[in-house]
Amino acid sequence: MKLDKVPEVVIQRLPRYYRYLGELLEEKTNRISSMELSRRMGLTSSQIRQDFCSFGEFGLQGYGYNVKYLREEIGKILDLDRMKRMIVVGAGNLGQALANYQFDKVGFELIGIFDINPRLNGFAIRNIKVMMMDALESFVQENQVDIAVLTIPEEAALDVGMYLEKTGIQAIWNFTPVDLNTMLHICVKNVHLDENLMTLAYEYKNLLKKQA
Ligand SMILES: NC(=O)c1ccc[n+]([C@@H]2O[C@H](COP(=O)([O-])OP(=O)(O)OC[C@H]3O[C@@H](n4cnc5c(N)ncnc54)[C@H](O)[C@@H]3O)[C@@H](O)[C@H]2O)c1
Repeated sequence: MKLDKVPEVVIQRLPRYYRYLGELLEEKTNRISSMELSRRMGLTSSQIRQDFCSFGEFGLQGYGYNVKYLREEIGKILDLDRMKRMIVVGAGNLGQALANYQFDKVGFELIGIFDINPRLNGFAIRNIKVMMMDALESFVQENQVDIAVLTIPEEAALDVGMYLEKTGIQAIWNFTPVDLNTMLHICVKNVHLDENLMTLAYEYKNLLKKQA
C-alpha cells in the first residue's frame, strides 16, 4: 500500500467511503463498480478510481470492488480496527450530547467524563459518572486514554488543552472556537459546526438565486 503518498484530500474522503461501503454491506451488496459507487456518492467514477489507486489496487478491471475487503482496508488506513478510548472534558450541553452518542459503532469508546462544576459530580451519562477535573490526571495514568473530546468554554480552552497535553493525551477532538492545533504539539482536530452552517447559507443563497 502506497500510504505515504496518499493526498490529504483523499484521506478526508475516506470516512465517507467507509460509511457508504458499510451501507452496501448492510444491503448485502458484495461487489460494486466505481460507476455505481459514484452514482450513489455523487462523485465521478474516475475520481473514485483515482482515490483508490492512491492507496493501492482494490478492484479488478471489469469486476468492480469487493465491498467488504475495500471497507476493511479503508478501516485499516483510518485505524478503525483498533478501538480508541475517549474522555469528554466539559459536561455541558455539547459535552452531554456527544457523550450520549454511541461512537462505539465506528470504533471510539467513551470511558470517562470530566467537568469542574461540582453540581455535575456523579451525574451519569450512559452509566458513566461525571468526575471532577482533579481526578483526570490519575485517571489518564490508570487508563489508556487516546482522545479527549474538548467541550468547555472558549476562555478555558488553551489552559485545559495544554494540561491535557501534559497528562500525556495525544489527540484532542476540539469543539471550542480556539484553533488549538496551532498551539499544541499533539493531534488536534477542530470542529466548527457554524462554519459548515455558513457554507450552507452560501449554497442556499445560490439555490434561491437560481429559482428567482
Ligand atoms: N464546534 C462547534 O460547532 C460548537 C457548537 C456548539 C458549541 N461549541 C463550543 O463548545 C463549547 C461548549 O459549549 P456548551 O454549549 O456545551 O457550553 P456549556 O456551558 O453548556 O458547557 C461547558 C461545560 O464546561 C465546563 N467547564 C468550564 N470550564 C472547565 C474547565 N476548565 N475544565 C473542565 N470543564 C470546564 C462547565 O462547567 C460546563 O459544564 C463552547 O466552547 C462552545 O463555544 C462548539
